[in-house]
Amino acid sequence: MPDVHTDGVSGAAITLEHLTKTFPGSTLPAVDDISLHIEPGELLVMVGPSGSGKSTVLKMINRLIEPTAGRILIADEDVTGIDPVGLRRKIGYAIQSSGLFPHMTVAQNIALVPKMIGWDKERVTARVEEMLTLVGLEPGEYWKRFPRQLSGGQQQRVGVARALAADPPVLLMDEPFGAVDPITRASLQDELLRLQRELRKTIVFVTHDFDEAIRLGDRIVVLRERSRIAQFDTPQAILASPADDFVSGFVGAGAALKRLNLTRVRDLAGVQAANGAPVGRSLAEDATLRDALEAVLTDPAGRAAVTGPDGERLGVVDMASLTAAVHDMLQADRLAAEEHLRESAESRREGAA
Ligand SMILES: Nc1ncnc2c1ncn2[C@@H]1O[C@H](COP(=O)(O)OP(=O)(O)OP(=O)(O)O)[C@@H](O)[C@H]1O
Repeated sequence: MPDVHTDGVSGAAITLEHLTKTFPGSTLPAVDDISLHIEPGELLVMVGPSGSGKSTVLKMINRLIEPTAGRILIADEDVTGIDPVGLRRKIGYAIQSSGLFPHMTVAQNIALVPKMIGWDKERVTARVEEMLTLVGLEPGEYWKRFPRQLSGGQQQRVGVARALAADPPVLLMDEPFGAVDPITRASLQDELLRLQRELRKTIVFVTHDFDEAIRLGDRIVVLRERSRIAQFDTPQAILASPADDFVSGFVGAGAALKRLNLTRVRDLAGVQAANGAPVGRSLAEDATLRDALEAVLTDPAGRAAVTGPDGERLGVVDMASLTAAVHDMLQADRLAAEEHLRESAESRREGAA
């Protein structure tokens, strides 16, 4: 498999073609004819109810499960026929409850795949140090600990470090943050987004939490039973225009509020220039509109200052500017979703012609 390094993207495209799995003894397939193209460097979230076959799809990509039919291409290479052990060294895999080996130290866990593929000792040591730092764990402190001496969130970080250690172009993550409390989960999600901005791997991330999906995904594929695709689109498009009742049920209540998590204050056109009036709360320009709403609602004067990286004041948001911005944003989402639906209906018609 060639490593792809263009425009800072280190990930490789993944294509699933008519991928199907029927387990021995089952009459119905667990995964029934799924086809999907994932762009290099994309973070794709697969979301769907329990039993919809998400984990089975993931495990077919790294051949922990052999497909009954169909094929998988990674960077245009058909990997359905190649040696699964070799393949797995090119695909990082992080799972719920971290999957760390309990009898190995943190460093030994992270070093596993680099050692297996024959890196020399110095390179492995340097890599372990780099990975620990990357996931926010002080190497000196955590190097020799065993997994049981870490918190759940720290174990997940080590799990991610281990999955990334051999610098694979593809990273598969199966509910990696499922077992930690909501606050740790949010910080691990932020951490993953930060890492991904730097690394630009192709990531397939499985969850059954739609909020997690919209927070993380460049695109989301919503699966119904037997991994049939209910909708495959950007978080914005799915929130603005769920394809059917099944997807609406998944999106849940409060789509407009969820949308606030997807926009940063710096992207607001309507931030007023600072006018010298005293403002209590302040917000980083990286804050989400949801953070901005929280700040405005809890500020006695109903206003919050937006500050730049050095603390300089860039502008002020208040309820009126937020309302206007959110209105415009939802309107733009609706138009984009309608346009998109029209385009896909047209291409289906052309395909059928
Ligand atoms: N080894 C197996 N043998 C037989 N059936 C299996 C096997 N593994 C999974 N299945 C079945 O395949 C279906 C899909 O399972 P899978 O674990 O892929 O779902 P999932 O969407 O990941 O679910 P969850 O969110 O609960 O983890 C289920 O009905 C499950 O019972």
